Amino acid sequence: MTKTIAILGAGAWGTTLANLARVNGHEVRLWSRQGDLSLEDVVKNAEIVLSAISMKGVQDVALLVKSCQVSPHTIFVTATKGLDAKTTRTPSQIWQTEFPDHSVVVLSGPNLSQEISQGLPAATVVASKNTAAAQVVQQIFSSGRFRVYTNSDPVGVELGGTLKNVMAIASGVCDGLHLGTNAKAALVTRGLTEIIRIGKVLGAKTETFYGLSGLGDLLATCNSPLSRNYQVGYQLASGKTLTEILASLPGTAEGVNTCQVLMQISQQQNITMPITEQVYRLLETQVTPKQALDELMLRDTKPEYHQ
Ligand SMILES: NC(=O)C1=CN([C@@H]2O[C@H](COP(=O)(O)OP(=O)(O)OC[C@H]3O[C@@H](n4cnc5c(N)ncnc54)[C@H](OP(=O)(O)O)[C@@H]3O)[C@@H](O)[C@H]2O)C=CC1
Ligand SMILES: O=C(CO)COP(=O)(O)O
Repeated sequence: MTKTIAILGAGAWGTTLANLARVNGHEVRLWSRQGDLSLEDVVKNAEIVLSAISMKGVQDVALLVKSCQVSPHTIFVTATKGLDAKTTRTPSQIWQTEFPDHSVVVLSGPNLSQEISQGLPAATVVASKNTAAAQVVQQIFSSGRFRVYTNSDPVGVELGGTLKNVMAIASGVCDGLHLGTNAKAALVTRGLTEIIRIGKVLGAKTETFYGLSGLGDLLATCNSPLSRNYQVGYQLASGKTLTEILASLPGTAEGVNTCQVLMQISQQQNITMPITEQVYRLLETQVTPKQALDELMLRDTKPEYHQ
């Protein structure tokens, strides 16, 4: 059945998702700050409101939407991968707080938008506490080129997509320093352990991180030069400053902000996050890429545990 869908954020991801829904015959209205359509007109009577806004704009946009007329049955979908710098909340937590009586669905997976725009096959996950709402969103986006799975752990799905961005920065550094395949495998595997450790504290289920939105997105983002987060790390390893890199980066690298928020959480809650800590210190120019590597390699010896 044809749905009316408002997509907020006309960047790389919002545009790609809009095209996927249009190809399936849905009526899509795309909103951005630069566009001609008003937010009021875009969200009016929309059955789905999907946000692909960068993390830094989510809270403000959610408040703007709240001031518009939204149908009581509207399902909110969030595709942002980040954490709020002020409150440390996830995007779905922000949308749910502002719209407590609506269903909120998280859409996240190994989804490099450039590949999807080219028509290459991909899979993703839609997660919600409300299974029926997740199934509606699954039908909207599913096609022979885009396979959509449902999941009932929205926070886990959301955190998989968010936390891997910090590991993608670390992986870019690893490749930029030409440390080899063994080093990369060790980094990504220990990265997953670190993601699970913090994810569990933040309320996610461990098994979710072994799925598409966790391990799947970690593999995609840590291995692709198309990833902006990976690019940040790769270019830091080549000696560029973060300011230079961000100035020429196409779009948003959420891992930079996420890393700062994670350091805040790890200090408050006393969680060991060695890779995140070294990425943070690198971004803050407290260590060089080579020093960050040495810090990780020379940590105390210990048994291999996975959580
Ligand atoms: N690109 C990808 O492959 C994927 C991206 N994502 C996630 O989707 C999100 C968006 O990424 P992407 O589309 O690539 O990023 P882009 O930088 O291409 O687009 C970001 C969008 O957010 C909007 N925006 C930013 N700040 C604000 C604000 N304060 N108020 C209103 N709108 C704002 C921008 O609007 P304006 O144009 O007006 O600045 C733009 O429409 C990120 O969280 C990213 O992690 C998830 C999966 C895949
Ligand atoms: O989330 C993504 C792929 O799943 C996009 O990664 P980047 O934001 O690093 O480009």
